[in-house]
Amino acid sequence: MDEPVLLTGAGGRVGQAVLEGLADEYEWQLLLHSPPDEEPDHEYRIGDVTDEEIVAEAMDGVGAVIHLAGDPRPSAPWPSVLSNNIDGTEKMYEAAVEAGVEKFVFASSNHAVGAYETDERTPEMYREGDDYRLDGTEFPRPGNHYGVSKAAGEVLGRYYHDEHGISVCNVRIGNLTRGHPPIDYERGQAMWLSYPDCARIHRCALEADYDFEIVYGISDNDRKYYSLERAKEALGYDPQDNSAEWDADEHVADYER
Ligand SMILES: NC(=O)C1=CN([C@@H]2O[C@H](COP(=O)(O)OP(=O)(O)OC[C@H]3O[C@@H](n4cnc5c(N)ncnc54)[C@H](O)[C@@H]3O)[C@@H](O)[C@H]2O)C=CC1
Ligand SMILES: O=C1O[C@H](COP(=O)(O)O)[C@@H](O)[C@H](O)[C@H]1O
Repeated sequence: MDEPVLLTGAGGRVGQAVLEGLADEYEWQLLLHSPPDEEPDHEYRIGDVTDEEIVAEAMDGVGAVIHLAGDPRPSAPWPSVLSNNIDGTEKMYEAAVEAGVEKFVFASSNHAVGAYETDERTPEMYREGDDYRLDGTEFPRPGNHYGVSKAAGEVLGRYYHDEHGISVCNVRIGNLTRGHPPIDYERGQAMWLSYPDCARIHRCALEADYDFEIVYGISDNDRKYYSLERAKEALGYDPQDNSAEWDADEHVADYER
């Protein structure tokens, strides 16, 4: 893969997890929304992903894109996701194919398929031993406008892959938390993505050869309702963390100390 890698949303949580794990492995070109408090260790630009000029400049000479920028709130209102998530992603793809970028990794979400979590299936599907699995071949089924915007981002990738040949990997990210899984939140524990595993799956998405993929980005949790098979098979993802290996009581004690 040619470098540098353009990372949008680099100042956010997922961006920090990616950079903490992979800072030294790639040449990075960061796109930040606003000026950073501290000078980054990498080349960067400030701008909005809906700004065609900024995006075209940022894309110049880039080999791959990890596109994280957007409104991450499950409660985000339609005008925000329409602009930041859908229009921003379209602008990013348009500039990427114009610049001849090889590979585009898109931060999709569990919320693209949130409505599979029906009253009949929950909370059992969040528990160890329940064998219900989504595997990425299912039709999107969002439960909010944010999820709609993530499903739209995946479909934009399908279009730009089919029409322009760019390799596309949609990572349906679960629940990223630093250091430990969410506490007292079964759903969050089932879809936990640790910071190191977040870096791992993005490394795999940069290194693997693929056409168009939809994979789930979670750790290897004992509780899970997302299959990791496609991420393992298509990307070679080998997650190392598991929410079951954290003792919440022990953690709370540590946290409060
Ligand atoms: N954190 C999580 O557990 C999950 C995150 N995701 C997705 O991962 C991506 C990153 O999420 P987080 O890091 O958690 O959010 P975050 O809010 O910490 O980071 C997002 C970054 O994108 C920037 N941004 C927002 N709109 C922008 C725009 N129009 N132009 C340029 N930059 C813009 C923000 O300033 C921020 O730095 C999002 O697309 C989110 O939907 C998906 C599933 C789970
Ligand atoms: O897509 C996202 O999902 C995570 C997990 O969803 P939640 O409903 O369990 O909070 C969320 O924390 C994150 O902000 C969002 O971008």
